[in-house]
Amino acid sequence: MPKVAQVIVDIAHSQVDRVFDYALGALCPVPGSRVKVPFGRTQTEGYVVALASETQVPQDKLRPITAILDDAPVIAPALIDLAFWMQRHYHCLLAEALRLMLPPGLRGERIKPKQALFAALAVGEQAALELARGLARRAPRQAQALLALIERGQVLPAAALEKEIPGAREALRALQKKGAVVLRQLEVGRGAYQDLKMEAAQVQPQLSAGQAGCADAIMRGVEGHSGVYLLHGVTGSGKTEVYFACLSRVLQEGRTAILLVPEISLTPQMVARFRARFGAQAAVLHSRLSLGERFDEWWRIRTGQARVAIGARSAIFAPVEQLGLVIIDEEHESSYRAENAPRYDAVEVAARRAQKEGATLVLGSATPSLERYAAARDGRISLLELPERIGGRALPAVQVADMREELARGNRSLFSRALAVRLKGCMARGEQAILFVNRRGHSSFVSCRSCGYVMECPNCAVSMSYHTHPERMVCHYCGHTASVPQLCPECGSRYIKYFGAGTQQVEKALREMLPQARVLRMDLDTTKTKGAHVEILEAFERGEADILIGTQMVTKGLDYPNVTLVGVLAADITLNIPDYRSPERTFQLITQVAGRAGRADLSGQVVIQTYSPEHYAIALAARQDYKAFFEREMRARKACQYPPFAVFARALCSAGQQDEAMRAAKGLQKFIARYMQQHFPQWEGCCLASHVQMAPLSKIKNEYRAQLLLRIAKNDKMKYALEYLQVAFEQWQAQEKWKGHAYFEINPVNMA
Ligand SMILES: Nc1ncnc2c1ncn2[C@@H]1O[C@H](COP(=O)(O)OP(=O)(O)OP(=O)(O)O)[C@@H](O)[C@H]1O
Ligand SMILES: [Zn+2]
Ligand SMILES: [Zn+2]
Repeated sequence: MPKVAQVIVDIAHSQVDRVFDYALGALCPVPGSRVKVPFGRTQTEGYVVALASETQVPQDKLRPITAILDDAPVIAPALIDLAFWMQRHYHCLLAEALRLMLPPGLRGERIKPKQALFAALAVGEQAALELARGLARRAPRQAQALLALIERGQVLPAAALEKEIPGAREALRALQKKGAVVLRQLEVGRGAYQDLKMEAAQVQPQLSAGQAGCADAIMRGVEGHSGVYLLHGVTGSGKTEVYFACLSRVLQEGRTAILLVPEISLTPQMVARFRARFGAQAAVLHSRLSLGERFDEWWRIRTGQARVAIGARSAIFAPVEQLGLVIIDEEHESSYRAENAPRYDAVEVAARRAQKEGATLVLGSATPSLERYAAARDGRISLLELPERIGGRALPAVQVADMREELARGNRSLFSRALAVRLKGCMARGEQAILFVNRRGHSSFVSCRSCGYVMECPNCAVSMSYHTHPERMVCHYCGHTASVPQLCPECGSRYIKYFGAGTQQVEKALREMLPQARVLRMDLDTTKTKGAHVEILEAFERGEADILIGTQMVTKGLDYPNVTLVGVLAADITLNIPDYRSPERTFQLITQVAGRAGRADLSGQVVIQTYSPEHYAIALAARQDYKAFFEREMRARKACQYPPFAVFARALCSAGQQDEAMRAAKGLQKFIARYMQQHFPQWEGCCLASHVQMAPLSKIKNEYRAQLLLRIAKNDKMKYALEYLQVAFEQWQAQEKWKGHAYFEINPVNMA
């Protein structure tokens, strides 16, 4: 008999981030449920992670649980296991990891769920089946109710059963008396999706031979409860249909699935297709839904009413059971990595979850990350390929416009002649165009064409961004504003200009060139309100505009048959970001946005405007030649010993004074060297480089940022080296009692 509950208290602090034992007394919480417990002099909430019959805590010190907060577990056992893994793997707090797995809004009772009666089996399926057989004649409703519970293997709302089987409530009470069923008052949703149409019988295209081959391979993995696949398919090759085919087959087998997309608000088409296809079985996890709606979706998954979930990064924690398949679309996107604590990588978490729960993982992309493609080529994961577009359609024809030449020929406008001509042609034919405005971050900065002066924020080491409404310079890191200079403060020149023209300037220039064109703009400014993304994209889809201008937001997954022209403005801007992944990101961006053109019957054209047409990332993106880019970039990475041939680890130390930050980073460097020498003799063979320098973004909000950058060789000792490094960093923090901020990151998401 369990006497003790092992509890994690919901306090995110390293000193209490462990399991505490509490006496059960008369209470009997289920693992995964929340409890109220005495803690120090107060009461706090916690999660029961396990029950035990013994404890090391002496009897007189063992305090009892105060109350049980949930009848049913809110966190599934598999997810508790995952939280422990995250604590070890990401050195995050257990409480932080568990918070990702809780129903939205449940912490601290911010929302009050409605209550309803739910039923679940209290006996094993076999026993239930026998009982149902025995009852079939005498009490057909009880038998039917039992069968429904067996079939769906989950908790079901009594009201839903009542609809299917009139009189189900009494039948359930009778079954409860027999000990076959438990009935509980549980929390329910407010019916945001109750009117969800059952459109599961929607038309599904016949898969092409290539698609069918990929789907079959994936399903063999699913049947074998294992496998990691990289699905590399060019833009418009029909990867989404492969996903959907696999998802429905997984559902048919009675298992569940998760589909991750980079940013759910940017993929309304995908969500609509998904809803139409999976009807009430589908749950959409979306941060822009209201708290109540989010809770409802979560709850539908938790109770097994919905068995396939779509969502961004955090949907990997969807509380599904009997997981069969996880699909990650556009796996190369950096949004799968959390930039705040707990800093997890959803692809890694998915791999771990899939492995532990016997599920298959599929990573899809037209431009896979180098590391993933290398893994596939080395046979560490399975490679599936869709080298052609659906229906044998051609990839769009690409022209590169050299903007230096344009300027030399006296063209000072934002549009090359090639792009201008094609835009006009596109309009004349009544087709649509997308203009992608590549920008560094989200800024368009002001610089002097005579002396090269760039207007920077006085508090941060970044250029300030030009805004038109109202006309001001704004720092996107600290919010500092200034007026727009008319003369260069350095040299007095009048030729001070906005460089890397923003979407607003492109729109203005476009309206001047093509006054009759109907233009939509999608950027940070136009998408502030809830639902704005969807409205803009849907209006464009309905043909209410001819040209869609947008930032990185328009590069993802859009599939509009009438789009025949894509223009890329300032293709090289992202090349100049000080990060070893800049060529890779530039290649991905251009290839993805080019892939939006000519996806249906009309053929597509792309114009790429650049100041560095000779750069391989641009030249190869123009050819949409992933493999050539992969080879070229791998050679470059190998020559420099960059990932995937090594791993970066970075400690960032920030302080009010530059020398203070540098001193801290240097102190840490010495500490690590000494620590590793003492504890990890193989360190010398592992550490390829150790530099201290100011970070590329050397100042944010008047805090100077110095970094220690370590490069670790990829060998069999790497895992230990990284573990020791992490410990060394934690020890340094504990001993140094340094007042500034420091954080340590393996494989930094961005190197700025
Ligand atoms: N088997 C098929 N038969 C007919 N049409 C199909 C088939 N498969 C996909 N399509 C259509 O082809 C278009 C491209 O497919 P889809 O959006 O799945 O491609 P994708 O590979 O996911 O593209 P991207 O990576 O560029 O976003 C869609 O309009 C889709 O409806
Ligand atoms: Zn100047
Ligand atoms: Zn600033």
